[in-house]
Amino acid sequence: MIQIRHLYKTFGTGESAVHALEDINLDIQEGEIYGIIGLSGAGKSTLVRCMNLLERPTSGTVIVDGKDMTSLSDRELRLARRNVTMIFQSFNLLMQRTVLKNVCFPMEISGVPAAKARKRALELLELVGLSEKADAYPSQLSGGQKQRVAIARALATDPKVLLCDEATSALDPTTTASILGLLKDLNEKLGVTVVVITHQMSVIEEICSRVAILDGGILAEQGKVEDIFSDPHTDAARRLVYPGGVSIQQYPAGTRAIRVAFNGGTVYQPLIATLAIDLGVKVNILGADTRNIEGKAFGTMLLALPDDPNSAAKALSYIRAQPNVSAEEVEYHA
Ligand SMILES: Nc1ncnc2c1ncn2[C@@H]1O[C@H](COP(=O)(O)OP(=O)(O)OP(=O)(O)O)[C@@H](O)[C@H]1O
Repeated sequence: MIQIRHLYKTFGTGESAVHALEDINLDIQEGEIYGIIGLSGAGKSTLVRCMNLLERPTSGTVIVDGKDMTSLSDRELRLARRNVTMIFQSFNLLMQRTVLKNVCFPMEISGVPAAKARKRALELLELVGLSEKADAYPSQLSGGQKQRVAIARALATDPKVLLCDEATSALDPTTTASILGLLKDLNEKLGVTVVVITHQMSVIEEICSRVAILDGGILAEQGKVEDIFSDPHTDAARRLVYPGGVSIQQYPAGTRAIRVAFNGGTVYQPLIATLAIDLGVKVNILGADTRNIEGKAFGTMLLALPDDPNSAAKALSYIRAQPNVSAEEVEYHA
């Protein structure tokens, strides 16, 4: 649905130039929920704004639904933007208009007759669970309700792609969960492709099937959420996925340690306890950062092996024999 090739975006020139995006290549499939994550300033908003040409790339191509967005005339671009709509952290509702009129707005612009627009707007409000607020004004709504209106408005032109720029960042955790649930629901019901920009790993965990990690304008890593969570390859991915980090550097020279990776077992095995009970071998947990994604365990644990080589070998082979668990010895550099 979206193909991005060799995308660069530079703001300014000369010494003050900011290279916001450098050589970004990515593919987003039709009907998926795709996440783009990165720390503040990583270039997420710039990237998503390049997808509907709110920001014009310095070079490279952005193909959406078979159209090269960079080569469209202004008129063609206005039409194409009905197909790639957007919601924002700050909702951007028209405060002088009722909820219903906000949802009607894009249809008015594109020349849909008033009665038809009203009927469609009411259907959309029902879809987002806000029928009873049709005549309210945005100032009378909670943040979550405002975002529901913004979503209904973004769907008014039957887009194929919905871009969400930090759409839940201003909301509390419960409201965030309900908006993410709504996005997932709309993705399933309408087949709309959803692109989610966020700095929160929990948002990616909740609804995305694939994710790209942006770091300083560069695409550090991309792939299935579960693959990246279980085995992040780049420092940028590790920083985001496991911000607490587990580092052997903090432990004394000579510590014999193993890094245990949980690769999607159905539950967390109480590994350390069973090791002690079954084999009588005690290991220390030096660090752990594990996550539960759709009921499966992912993440890593750093364990210090016992000094006694026999016990250490027993512990290692016991751990390696567990399903969906892998273990590697970690070298310690003083
Ligand atoms: N219009 C602009 N003019 C100059 N520099 C800009 C402009 N827009 C963005 N930048 C710069 O480009 C870089 C990427 O910004 P961008 O807003 O895309 O990052 P982000 O990952 O979305 O960050 P945040 O989560 O803080 O919004 C930053 O260094 C930013 O200062």
